[in-house]
Amino acid sequence: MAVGLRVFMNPERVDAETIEAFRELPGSNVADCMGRMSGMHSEIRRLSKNGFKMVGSAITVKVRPGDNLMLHKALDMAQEGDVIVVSNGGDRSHSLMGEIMVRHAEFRKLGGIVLDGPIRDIDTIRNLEIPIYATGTTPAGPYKEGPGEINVNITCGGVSLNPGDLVIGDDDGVVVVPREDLEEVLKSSIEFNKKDQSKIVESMAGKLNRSWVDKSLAEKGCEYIDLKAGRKLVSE
Ligand SMILES: O=C([O-])CC(=O)C(=O)O
Repeated sequence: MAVGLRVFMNPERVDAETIEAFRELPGSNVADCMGRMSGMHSEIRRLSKNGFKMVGSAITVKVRPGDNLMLHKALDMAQEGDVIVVSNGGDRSHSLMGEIMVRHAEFRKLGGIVLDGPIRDIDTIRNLEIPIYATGTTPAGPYKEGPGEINVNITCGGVSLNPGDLVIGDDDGVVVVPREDLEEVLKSSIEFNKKDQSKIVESMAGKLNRSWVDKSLAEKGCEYIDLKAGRKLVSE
């Protein structure tokens, strides 16, 4: 096989019911229910219009740094609702897509695109509803020589993912749920979200229980020093 220049076809996809259930949940709650470890880092930011939730099955793309040949192929292969996620070997010097490709993705009703690299044509893309996540912008365009692979394990934004995993994006950023954990994470995220909502209400009313902060500091042996009383050690 041509390792490094391969396209794996027909990956598993997350069912529509699960996708719709996750659409109701903030990505932050979902990430909290996975040990707070499955959120992409903050360099991966939404550069299209805010306020449009992205939830879909991952089509993964590994490109040669700064080259988008395989991303072009993935745009043609992905189905309605799929989210294309691209690893780019850390390159920040060449945009991986611009308005022409984004318009093509929009026309094909893809769920969104997540790039571990920059884009260009931000003047238009910033006003589009299709969720586009990237690390920034540069006018420098991509090469189109390959190699690259579609639907292999990749890392994007510091998170490892496989084709058919669930990708969630909101204004905060992107979270990945491995497909084998979907049921468990959905259940715990719904519970977590309910608790979070009541904490927000309590917080707004000044009724949030803060006792855990002092308890935690006491357990760690934190010292309190009074600056006015000649730097005396005091109890809080
Ligand atoms: O050159 C490319 O492949 C990307 C590009 O500028 C566009 O999509 O507008």
